[in-house]
Amino acid sequence: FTHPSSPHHHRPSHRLQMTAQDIDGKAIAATIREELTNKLSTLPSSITTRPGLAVMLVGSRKDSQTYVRMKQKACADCGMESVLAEYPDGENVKEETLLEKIREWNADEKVNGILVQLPLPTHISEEKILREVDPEKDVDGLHPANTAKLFSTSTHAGAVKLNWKDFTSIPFHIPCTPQGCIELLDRINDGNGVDIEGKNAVVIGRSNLVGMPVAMLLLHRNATITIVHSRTKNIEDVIKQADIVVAAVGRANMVQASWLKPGCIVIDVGINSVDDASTKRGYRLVGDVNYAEAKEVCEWITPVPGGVGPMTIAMLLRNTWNSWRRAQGIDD
Ligand SMILES: Nc1nc(=O)c2c([nH]1)NC[C@@H]1CN(c3ccc(C(=O)N[C@@H](CCC(=O)O)C(=O)O)cc3)C=[N+]21
Repeated sequence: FTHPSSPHHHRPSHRLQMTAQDIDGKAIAATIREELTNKLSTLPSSITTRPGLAVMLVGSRKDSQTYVRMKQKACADCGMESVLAEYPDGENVKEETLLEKIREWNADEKVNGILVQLPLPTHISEEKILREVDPEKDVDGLHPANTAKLFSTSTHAGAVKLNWKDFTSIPFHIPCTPQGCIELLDRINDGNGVDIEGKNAVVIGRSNLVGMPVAMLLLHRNATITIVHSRTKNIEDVIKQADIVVAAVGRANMVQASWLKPGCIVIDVGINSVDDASTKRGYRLVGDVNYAEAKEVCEWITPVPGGVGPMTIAMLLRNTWNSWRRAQGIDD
């Protein structure tokens, strides 16, 4: 043991371990998917329907195609149905065509979840499309009826657990990636999780998809939240105060190890591709946090890939399951 005043003692005394532990999102997501698979394979024989996810893919972005394929495979793997409506000629598709498809799915009882893969081509109003989705089937949690509940103070009261049943008597869907971030915090440390209450949580980024909703979820768990963004002054000093850092900006390796408080927890939502000729695909994925360096400072960190990404898909399955069982009147 070095004496606390020794120049070599630059870590808090409670930390004996030099390197952060990875938060294994891939493994945690696999566990959740297995739980759902088990539930679906042990239903009474009187129940003959299965949860169904409808996915809308507009345009021909390679990354969107990959994500949609992963989502459909995930459905099939756990015993859910999925349908895909694909509009490869994204530049020429009419908004009304998409709205009509969504109305069809809203009325289709085999469809329990509707996911519109984002981004949409610029001539299509994302807001208009998302508004058309039946909030009960909005498994992405992006309909204003769902976001309003997430941003409501009345949600605080019962918001101890993430399951919609615990939030309010009115069920709603929570966006998948933010929900996945909280689920990771709940399951680290051999499933014991970390206590979020009273912690300083700094969210980097303010998007509708991640930054703002994840800040709300942390607030509902009684964290003290700060959202930092491109216009924040002294961003490094603010992040330095954080016990929990959620990085969701989409800038490769932006967050430096020197900005982090020793012993903090880092949830890296960023999925940025960086050219790398030495890989098979010609690129590799990196997060918003300089992982290799951060790992020497923080206590827990999500890798990219294998961190938040797989959780997004697991939470999509969970939302679809919840939507279906609610339609069936099944408790859990
Ligand atoms: N309406 C909508 N809902 C979404 O949920 C949505 C969306 N639009 N648009 C795009 C983003 C992105 N997204 C990801 C999902 C899984 C991984 C994932 O599983 N990634 C793997 C690696 C995948 C690979 O190797 O390419 C990982 O991080 O380990 C990543 C990204 C969902 N999104």
